[in-house]
Amino acid sequence: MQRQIFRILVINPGSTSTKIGVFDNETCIFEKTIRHDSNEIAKFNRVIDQYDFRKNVILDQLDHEGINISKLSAVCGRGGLLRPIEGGTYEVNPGMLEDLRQGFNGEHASNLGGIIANEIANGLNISAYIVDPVVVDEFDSIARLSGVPEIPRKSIFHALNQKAVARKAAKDIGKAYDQINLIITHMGGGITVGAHKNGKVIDVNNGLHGDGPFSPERAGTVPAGDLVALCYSGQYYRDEMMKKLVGQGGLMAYLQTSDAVEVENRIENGDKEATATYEAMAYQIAKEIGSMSAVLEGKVDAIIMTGGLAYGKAFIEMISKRIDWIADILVYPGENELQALTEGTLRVLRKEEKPKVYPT
Ligand SMILES: Nc1ncnc2c1ncn2[C@@H]1O[C@H](COP(=O)(O)OP(=O)(O)O)[C@@H](O)[C@H]1O
Ligand SMILES: CCCC(=O)OP(=O)(O)O
Repeated sequence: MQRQIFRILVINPGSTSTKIGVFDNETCIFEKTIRHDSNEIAKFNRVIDQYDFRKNVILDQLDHEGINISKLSAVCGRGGLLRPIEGGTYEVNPGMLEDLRQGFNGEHASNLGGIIANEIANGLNISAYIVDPVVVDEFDSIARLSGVPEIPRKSIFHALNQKAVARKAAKDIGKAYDQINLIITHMGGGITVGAHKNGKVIDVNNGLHGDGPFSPERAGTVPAGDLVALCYSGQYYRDEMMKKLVGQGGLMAYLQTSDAVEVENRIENGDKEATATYEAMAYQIAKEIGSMSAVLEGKVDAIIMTGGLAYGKAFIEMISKRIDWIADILVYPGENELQALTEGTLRVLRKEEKPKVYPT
């Protein structure tokens, strides 16, 4: 008997890009990364204001490629800042849409994934899903304490790619994911460093507006007292302060670009400020990896580097020289997110798994 072919549109809005793919079962028939100019993104006050812009970018691209969306079996988007939930595939429901629109746990482009997927799916009378959203929470209880009881630490990270890369690395190492310990460093517009202990992410920096290294467009950890003082200085509105942390922080603040390729070009041309800033970002990432090795009590099977920045060989070297004594380093540049969204959707369409119901 011939296997049924499901055609799936997958949508991955990131802070600096929108990635889309069309898959016939596991086979990718079309894939595109649309990089956005940081000035264009900065024009929007809230993520939800980018809805029409990002949706049109996707539909125009599909139209340009001559892809007929009427043949789709399902649409799947990257899941955003919802309530903390376990990993898996969730069918988009009204409560989820409301939380994505509000930004229940904050503002990030991934909030648009489920909303746009739902809009396209509705028009075709098919289902919309999200897989392993950025709020997947597997923290050990010890990791939740911040030092201020009203401010618990949160699990907000590149869950989709960290889980997908973890499974790939486990396969490459020749062991089961739930029998090894990994430190996974995803380096995109945001940067998250997760401690994966026997298949669970027991600690990770909150890569949105929490803590950790600075990134192409985020501040990461900043000295807390000085931050409070700046908030109350009367110089900035709340939204302006948030933009300093997310969107206009990190490389954007120091070098006025979130494009690491441009920074690397400037470094090659002898720009000393670009070199010093890039070195500092690598230094902070290495520090975070070191701290996650303490979380895992030194029992680390491998350190994984992934995301867009992992394409930069010199950058990987800047980090590696500080941490290569901890464990072997495996580099998986880019991400497996489109494939991971597809696989999560296929498990449901093939009835191998029931879709999870988002709690509201
Ligand atoms: N070949 C490359 N070499 C170095 N950096 C790269 C390369 N390709 C992309 N990047 C950088 O990776 C970052 C974006 O990573 P990505 O994982 O695509 O981000 P996001 O999904 O958060 O938008 C940007 O700073 C981009 O300039
Ligand atoms: C909110 C954590 C995920 C994240 O930072 O994604 P991007 O790097 O795609 O912005």
